[in-house]
Amino acid sequence: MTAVLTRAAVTLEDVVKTYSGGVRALDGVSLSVPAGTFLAVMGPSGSGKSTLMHCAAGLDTPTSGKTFIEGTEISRLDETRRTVLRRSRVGFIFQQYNLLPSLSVSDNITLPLRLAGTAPDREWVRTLVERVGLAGRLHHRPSELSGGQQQRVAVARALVTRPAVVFADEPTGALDIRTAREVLDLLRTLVDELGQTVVMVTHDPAAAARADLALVMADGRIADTVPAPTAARLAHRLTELETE
Ligand SMILES: Nc1ncnc2c1ncn2[C@@H]1O[C@H](COP(=O)(O)OP(=O)(O)OP(=O)(O)O)[C@@H](O)[C@H]1O
Repeated sequence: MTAVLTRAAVTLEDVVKTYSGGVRALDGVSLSVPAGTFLAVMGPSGSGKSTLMHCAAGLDTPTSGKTFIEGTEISRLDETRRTVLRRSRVGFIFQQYNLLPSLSVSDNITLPLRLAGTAPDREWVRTLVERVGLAGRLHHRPSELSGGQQQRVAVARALVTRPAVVFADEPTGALDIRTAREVLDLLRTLVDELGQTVVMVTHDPAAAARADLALVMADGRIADTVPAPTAARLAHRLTELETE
């Protein structure tokens, strides 16, 4: 048996996704994201970023190819098992926070545990609440918080099940520059200090430059893999792809 030296949190093997109408949104994508990596996914509009994220996270199934979360082949699970695995092993952060307005901050954060049928680890919840700086806001409703605070609630919610990977879809897209930087600082800290794996789709080269590695998608394929990306290099590459 071959020893696995680096544990992959997310793996894609030759993933193709074709939508009805014949659009080949993913055209044979292979990818391995080692645990503890902060990966950014960039690319022009329509290049396949969201499709990649949805297939990798088990929100959608590939037309062909395989996807794995921590070695479990999620693409071959039926809908029910996929949902169970997703609820326990995958966290999500969205551009518009997607908090439930009628629930308190505290109940929003622990909601994934209730959905997964898992008892809260109070110590872990307390650690997360402190990390995201919301200890004084636990009984507030989302509407009583700023956008940046709401996104920090969403970050805590995404981590509450101790997922193998957090998928963040334009997590700073609705925030001003300073607040966006705070949320990116938070994601960076979670990767550096807790070893969390994060996959972030973003249009913003400055946001992607906070990642360890950036993928640049074009026409459903990985056009570039950029380690230690800089905003200038990514912006230049995107401009090239958008004008090709
Ligand atoms: N449900 C769908 N049905 C048909 N075509 C789709 C569907 N979802 C996406 N597509 C097509 O697949 C391709 C890739 O779309 P995708 O949303 O993954 O791109 P993206 O890079 O995330 O774009 P954006 O940056 O604009 O969000 C596009 O041509 C898109 O029109």
